[in-house]
This record gives sequence, C-alpha cells and structure tokens, in this order.
Amino acid sequence: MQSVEKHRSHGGTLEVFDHESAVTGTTMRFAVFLPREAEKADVPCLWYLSGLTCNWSNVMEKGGVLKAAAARGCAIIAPDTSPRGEGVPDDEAYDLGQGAGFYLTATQEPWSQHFQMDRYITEELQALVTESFPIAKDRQGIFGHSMGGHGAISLHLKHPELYRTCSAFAPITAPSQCPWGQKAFTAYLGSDNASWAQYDSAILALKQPSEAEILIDQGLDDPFLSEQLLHGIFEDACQTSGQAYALRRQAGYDHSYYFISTFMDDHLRHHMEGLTA
Ligand SMILES: N[C@@H](CCC(=O)N[C@@H](CSC=O)C(=O)NCC(=O)O)C(=O)O
Repeated sequence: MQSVEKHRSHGGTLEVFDHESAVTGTTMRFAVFLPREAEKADVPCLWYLSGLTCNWSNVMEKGGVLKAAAARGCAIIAPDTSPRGEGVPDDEAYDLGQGAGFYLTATQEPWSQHFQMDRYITEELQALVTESFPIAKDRQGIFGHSMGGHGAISLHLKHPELYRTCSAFAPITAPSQCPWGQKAFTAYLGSDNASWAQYDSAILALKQPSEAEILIDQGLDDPFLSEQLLHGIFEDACQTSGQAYALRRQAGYDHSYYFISTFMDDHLRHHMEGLTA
C-alpha cells in the first residue's frame, strides 16, 4: 500500500492510497479520512460508494463529508467505482466500464477478469483497512450516491452484520428495471436476468430485509428521478417486507453534490446513532 497524497483537514487526516488488488487484478486507489479521535482509539467507520464517473475525490472534495465526519469522530473510506488502467476493458459511454463498476461480480467477458467490485470492497479492501487503520470493526456503516446508493443498499442488505447502518443520496433502487441498470447488468451479468436479483436493492429489500432503518434523501428536481432511480418500487418493496426506511423527498434539489453536501450531516447523524445504539 502506497500513500499518494495526505492532507490535514478539520483536525483529522485525509490520505489517498494505491494498492495492488488480487481481486480486481489492478492497482486500486482509495481514500481514508481519520478524525482526530483515531489518534487515541478505534473509531466508527462509514464506507461511501460514489456514482457513475466518480472516484474517491468527489465526496471528499465536494460532499461536505470531512467536516461532518470530524465533528462526529467517524472515519470515512471512499473506494473507487471500478478497476481502471491499461488492459482494463472500457466503453465509450460514461455508464459502462471504467467508472461504472456497479458494485457487483461480473460473470461475462470481457468484464469478468477485473470487474469484481463487491468482493473487492466487502473482502479485500475491508481486510486491508481494518488491519491498517484504527477502525472499530463492529461499528461500520455504508452509504452512497446514485450508482453508489445502489451499491450501499445492496451491500448492506447482503451483509447486515458488516454494514450495520445504511443510507443513500438519490440511489438507483431498482436497477433491473431502469436503463442504467439494465445496460450494466446485461453487460456484466448476461441477458438472463435471473442472476440480476442478487444485486437489485428493491428485490433484496423485499426478500431479505435488514433490522436497520435505511435513510434515503431524494431531490425532486433530480433529472434522473423518474427514469433511473425509481424509488417508488423500492418503497413498495419495503412496505411489503417490513424493511424500515425513511425516504425524504427534498423539493428543489437535483442530483449533484450541492444536494449531497446539504444533507451530509443528517446522514452522518443517522449512522452514528445506529452505530452507538
Ligand atoms: N456527467 C455524466 C453523468 C454522470 C453523473 O451525473 N454522475 C453523477 C453520478 S450519476 C449516478 O451514478 C456524479 O456523481 N457525477 C460526479 C459529480 O461530481 O457530480 C454525463 O455525461 O451525463
């Protein structure tokens, strides 16, 4: 693991690392924010999964997460959204390939060799960061935005003991039924959509609800709302299964980091209340 940049921020430290991933077969980059409390004790940790086209920097630079995490004594881990580099397949479109890993294990060529983002995050990066940093393994949560909101909700529902708390900003909640998800799942998983259910948050919420309350903020002026995000399908699934959720419809807000940063502190509070209960 190699440090590529390090900054003091809000009394804590933001550091960016490269490491060789055996799971993706590439060099992967991620960022860690440690609050000042981490100098003396293990701290709770939130995993933030970003959306299409993003890497570690979007939330750290524009999300308002450093100030919020420092105020609550919480670590933040921001992985990349896909493997990258020469030899890694890509697509001309922004919503497939590099920057668009969809937090799943691809089974189809040419993607399957490198695109293993769920195992990378839940197994390899999990082991690396909990061995390397003062993180309380039993106080971890997960959140994310858009494609990363899909990742956060699906990984929480599949690993509720690991990620005890969950929230999302404008998540893709029913990827099997929206154009972004259908395109990615067809490419990565194949056209037989039986395998898609394991990565679909609405289906997971219906079939294997968790004991946590999932907080979602959704801007009502989000240009992707009606076609891609489909929170009504997720809400119906939660109501049927009993999955606890709080869906906050935010008038006037769009899909951007101006929206995310507005509600970031609410999400940190949601997680910290859940992790300290
Ligand atoms: N710019 C692209 C659209 C990509 C986009 O809007 N990405 C969002 C996430 S969308 C769902 O996962 C994002 O977070 N962008 C980065 C940012 O800093 O805002 C296009 O070509 O239309």
